[in-house]
Amino acid sequence: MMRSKVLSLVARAASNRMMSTATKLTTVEVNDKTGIATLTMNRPPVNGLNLELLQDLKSSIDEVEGNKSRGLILTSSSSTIFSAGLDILEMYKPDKDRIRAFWTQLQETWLALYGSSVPTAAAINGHSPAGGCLLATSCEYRVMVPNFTIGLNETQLGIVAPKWFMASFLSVLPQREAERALNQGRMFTTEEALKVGLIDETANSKEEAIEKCVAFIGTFAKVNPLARSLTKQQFRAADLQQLQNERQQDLEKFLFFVNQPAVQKGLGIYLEGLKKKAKKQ
Ligand SMILES: CCCC/C=C\CC(=O)SCCNC(=O)CCNC(=O)[C@H](O)C(C)(C)COP(=O)(O)OP(=O)(O)OC[C@H]1O[C@@H](n2cnc3c(N)ncnc32)[C@H](O)[C@@H]1OP(=O)(O)O
Repeated sequence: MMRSKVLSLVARAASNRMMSTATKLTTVEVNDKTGIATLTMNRPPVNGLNLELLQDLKSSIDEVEGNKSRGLILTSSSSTIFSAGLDILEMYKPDKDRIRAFWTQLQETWLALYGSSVPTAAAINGHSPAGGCLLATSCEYRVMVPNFTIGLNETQLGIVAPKWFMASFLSVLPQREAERALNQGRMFTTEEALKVGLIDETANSKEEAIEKCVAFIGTFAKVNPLARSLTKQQFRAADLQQLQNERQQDLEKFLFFVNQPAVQKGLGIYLEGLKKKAKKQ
C-alpha cells in the first residue's frame, strides 16, 4: 500500500521561456513500506530540461537526501518520453542571463544526482536522448521499457558533450564503446542498450521497471548505509571534483560554443526539423 506523500510541489513551469505558470514539474512520492522515493519528471510534452525543471529536479534530489529515504527512483509521468534532454529553446537564440543560470543549474543538478548519497535508479519509461541519457547514467542502475531509444546524440546536433557528460557515460560503458557511441551520436534501442550494458535490465511496463529498481535498491538492505555511500562517493569523487574545480571554465566554454553562429544555425535547423516532424504526426 502506498501512502502518497507529495513532498515536492514545484512551481514555475515554462513551456515558453518567458512564461511561468503554477504547475508542478517534479513530484516526490515516498513509499511507506519500502522507504524509497520516486521522483517523477512532469514537464509535457517531452520533459525538456529547461531552467525550471532543472531547479525542481535539484530541490527534489535535496529533499530525498534530507528525508532519510532508502533510495531514489527517477522516472517520468509521460508514457513515451523519459526526457528529451536539454530544452533546445534554452540554447537557441538565448537570453544572456538566463542561459548562464540554465547551464549553472544543469551543473548543480548533475552534481547532486551523480553525487547523491542514497542509492539511485532510473525507471526509463520512454525515449531518453542526450540530457535524458545524462540523468539516467548519473543513476547507479537503469531499467528500461522496450521500443524506446537512449544515448548521447550531441554530435548529431553539431554540439559537443562536455567532459562530465562523458564521465557519467563512462561510469556505465567501457571506454571503447563510449567513445564510439559519442563520436557517432548513437541512439541505442532498448535491446541494443541492454546488450552493450548501457542499461541493466528491461521491463515490460513503467510499473515493472519501478519494481525492478526497488529490487536493486533492496540489495543494499543489509549493507551499512554510511559505508555504502562513502564507497559510492569515492568511486565518483574524481568526476565530481573535476567539474567542481572547472565550473566557471565549463560555463564560459559552453557559452562561447553555443553562441557560435554555426552552432546557432545548426540548432535552428534541428528545431525546425523537430517541429516539422511534430506537425506531420
Ligand atoms: C554544448 C552543448 C552541450 C549540450 C549537451 C546536451 C544537449 C542536449 O540535451 S540537446 C537535446 C537533445 N535532444 C534531442 O535531440 C531530442 C529531440 N527530440 C526528439 O528526438 C523527439 O522529440 C522525442 C523522441 C524525444 C519525442 O518524439 P515525439 O514524441 O514524436 O515528440 P515530438 O518530436 O513531436 O516533440 C513534441 C514537441 O516537443 C519539441 N521538442 C522535442 N524535443 C525537444 C528538445 N530537446 N528541446 C525543445 N523542444 C523539443 C518538439 O519540437 C515538439 O514541439 P512542437 O512542434 O512545438 O509541438
